[in-house]
Amino acid sequence: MLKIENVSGGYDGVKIVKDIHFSVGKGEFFGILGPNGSGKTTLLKMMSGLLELEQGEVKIDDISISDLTKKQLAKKMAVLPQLSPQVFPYTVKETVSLGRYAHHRGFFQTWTDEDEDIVQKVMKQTNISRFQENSVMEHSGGEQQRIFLAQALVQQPDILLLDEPTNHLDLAYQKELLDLLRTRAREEGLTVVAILHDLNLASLYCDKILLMDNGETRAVADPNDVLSEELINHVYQTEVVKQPHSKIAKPQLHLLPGKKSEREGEQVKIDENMLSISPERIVLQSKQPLKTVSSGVVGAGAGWYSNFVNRHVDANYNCTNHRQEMREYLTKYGFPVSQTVGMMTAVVLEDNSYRLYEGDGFSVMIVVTAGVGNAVDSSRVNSPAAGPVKPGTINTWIFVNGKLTDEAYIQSIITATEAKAQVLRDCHILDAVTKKQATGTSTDSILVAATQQGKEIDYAGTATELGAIIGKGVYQEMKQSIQHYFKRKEMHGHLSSN
Ligand SMILES: Nc1ncnc2c1ncn2[C@@H]1O[C@H](COP(=O)(O)OP(=O)(O)OP(=O)(O)O)[C@@H](O)[C@H]1O
Repeated sequence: MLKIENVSGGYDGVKIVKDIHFSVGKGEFFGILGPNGSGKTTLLKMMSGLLELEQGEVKIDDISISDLTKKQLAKKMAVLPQLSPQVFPYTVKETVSLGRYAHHRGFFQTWTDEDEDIVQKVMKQTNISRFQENSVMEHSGGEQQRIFLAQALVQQPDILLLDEPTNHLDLAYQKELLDLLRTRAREEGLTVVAILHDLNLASLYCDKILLMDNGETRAVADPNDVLSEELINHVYQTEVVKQPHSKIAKPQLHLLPGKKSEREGEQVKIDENMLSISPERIVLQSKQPLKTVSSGVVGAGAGWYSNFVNRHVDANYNCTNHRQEMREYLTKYGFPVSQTVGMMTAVVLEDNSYRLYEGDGFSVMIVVTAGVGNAVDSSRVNSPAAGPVKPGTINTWIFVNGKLTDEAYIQSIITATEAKAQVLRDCHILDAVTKKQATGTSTDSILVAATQQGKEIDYAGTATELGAIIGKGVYQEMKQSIQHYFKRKEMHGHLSSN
């Protein structure tokens, strides 16, 4: 419905916008991004008819905007410009009501009930009703932004152009404004074209993005394609890292502050001396946070953590509210939950085994606590329904003094799991139900944590040196831990716990 056809132009013969071409469908949310001075506002002014085009055409439903009168254009298109420091001493309601101008036929046409309804409805939506009788001048930048958005919305346009609409708005109002625009777009077919500076907001809300650079088009495409590390690094001349949003299928870009050396911080090497082992818990504390992937009770998934706690609990521990209980436990013993990966095990912690393995330019420390109380064959079928959830049995920690890729994290877990299955095979541990070879126990946990300093290690499959060390190391430490477990069992004649 909105077509920008090879548009060029600028000021006083200086070409600012160069040959821009794109179209926006009805109900689409279209974002314009680009560095300062790249020509975004100039393009928006051309799209709204405020600035003459040197070349090209702007069309709404195949009609050039130059063939529409100002009033005809105002019925189709509203503009929310950048907030001006100059505002007139009207009340909020009077300012919003000015947006109804395009719908009035003559100067002296009276204010209708319909006008009033629309103004009140939009003021409610933009959360400004309560101060409608105040002067606009006495309101903050963020509030004025919402007042002028309301003015544009009461115009009931098909197309809304916005120049940095989230400027001056706090986090909650940014979301509220963009949610409102998206709802209008989806439910009422409003076509939204917005200049945004926040690349991550653009990713969350835009259906399509135009990326401008020096007045030219760098890309017009889906957010996922436009927000590529390569393109953004090039256009903004700054380093960003692209990651998926943790809750929804949208990309997010993270800025990297300062220089690489500053970011890495103080050098740290994880070794045996950093472990503290007591009957209650095994703890490793690092001066620098480690990038960790884990299945801990607390700190699961991917994150940066400095404290690693493997806590002994009774085999009859009540697992119904275990996350909350574990958070309280960690807090009580001085481990901030946001910086800690916490695991539980019913295994007696003195059965642990650990060692630092040296590789070429990197090293790996492996810590295992293992018991085989709930050993199972993961491939077993038609087995009786599992009993109540029991606290973890085999917990494996893999610390890497090196820099891992995402692939290497995942492959580390694969390699460690293969090694675990082999240990259980060699120790002749059977599934209690099927009496077949066990491959693990029912609630095992693992973590892979790396300093992300030093040698870059791309992979951790068994074909690689890191994979070989993890495979061998997990095998050795786990076997040793299981041997401790059996020895203690023999000595006591029975198992006091798991
Ligand atoms: N009224 C004007 N007269 C002359 N030159 C102008 C005028 N307005 C903008 N320019 C110039 O046009 C270029 C692009 O400006 P524009 O405001 O379109 O960029 P922008 O991408 O919107 O920037 P920002 O992100 O900083 O708002 C700049 O070099 C600017 O100095």
